[in-house]
Amino acid sequence: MQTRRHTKVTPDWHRWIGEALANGSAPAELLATMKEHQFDERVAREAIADSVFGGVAPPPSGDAQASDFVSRLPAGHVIHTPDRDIRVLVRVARPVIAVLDNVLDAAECDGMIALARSRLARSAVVAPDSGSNTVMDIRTSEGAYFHRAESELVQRIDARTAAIMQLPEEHGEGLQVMRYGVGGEYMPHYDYFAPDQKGSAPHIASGGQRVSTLIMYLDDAQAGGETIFPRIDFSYVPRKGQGLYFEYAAADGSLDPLSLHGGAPVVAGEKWIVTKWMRERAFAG
Ligand SMILES: O=C(O)CCC(=O)C(=O)O
Ligand SMILES: [Fe+2]
Repeated sequence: MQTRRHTKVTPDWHRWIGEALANGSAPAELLATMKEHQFDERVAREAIADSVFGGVAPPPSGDAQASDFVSRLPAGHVIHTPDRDIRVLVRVARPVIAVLDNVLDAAECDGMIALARSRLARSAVVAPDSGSNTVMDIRTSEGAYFHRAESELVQRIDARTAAIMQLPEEHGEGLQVMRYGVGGEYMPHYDYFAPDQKGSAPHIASGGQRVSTLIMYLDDAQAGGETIFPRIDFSYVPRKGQGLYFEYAAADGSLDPLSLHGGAPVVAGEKWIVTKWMRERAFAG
């Protein structure tokens, strides 16, 4: 039997979400409870994400604000980097998004997966249980961090991503590889540090705010695993070697709430990505 799903989250439910998170419940548990209570899944996810990351002001209306978010990417069909020309496949004006073809070649994708596999295996032995952290609980994936320029392949990707993102390499955080198995997901979130949250201050103190992200897909996902932007109903289907670029900080420091995004659950196969985040200033990566 088809039941109608709730598409509005009442103040009581908002309060319940806030209290459950404060009491240490994982976002995934909250989502399961809300689905049992016939909430539309997308509505429930958004309410939980807003609570985890701090509510956002409604997206500003009017052209004056929209025009503040101007892409750093050069105009045209091709972005030139020192070792490769990259084609732009899709552009979105707001939030600023670009889909880029052939950011990495197949050997580079396979190389990053191989490097990450050995690191994931090692870190599982050294730190079998890093404990629960509300923010991390929304990301059911495994990650491997690579310091800037720590190997020839990492250096090459650091240099190429900096050229694409139009910022010096020193503004980049180290590359982060993530692997999602079936059911793995990353609930909608902002990549910028929420200015009104105490936990953001130490991050912002070194290197400043995050300004842009380039996600590179190391494999085709068999089913599911799209990168989604729920506020604009945009979804990108992972394709090996392609990049998804987006920006969220205007020159005056205002942040774009339309950049809310996440990784949809993987339905079949594995999803592998490597992400580069750029900061306002040089960052000790
Ligand atoms: O897995 C995805 O598609 C999204 C990843 C993401 O949001 C991130 O790395 O910040
Ligand atoms: Fe993200």
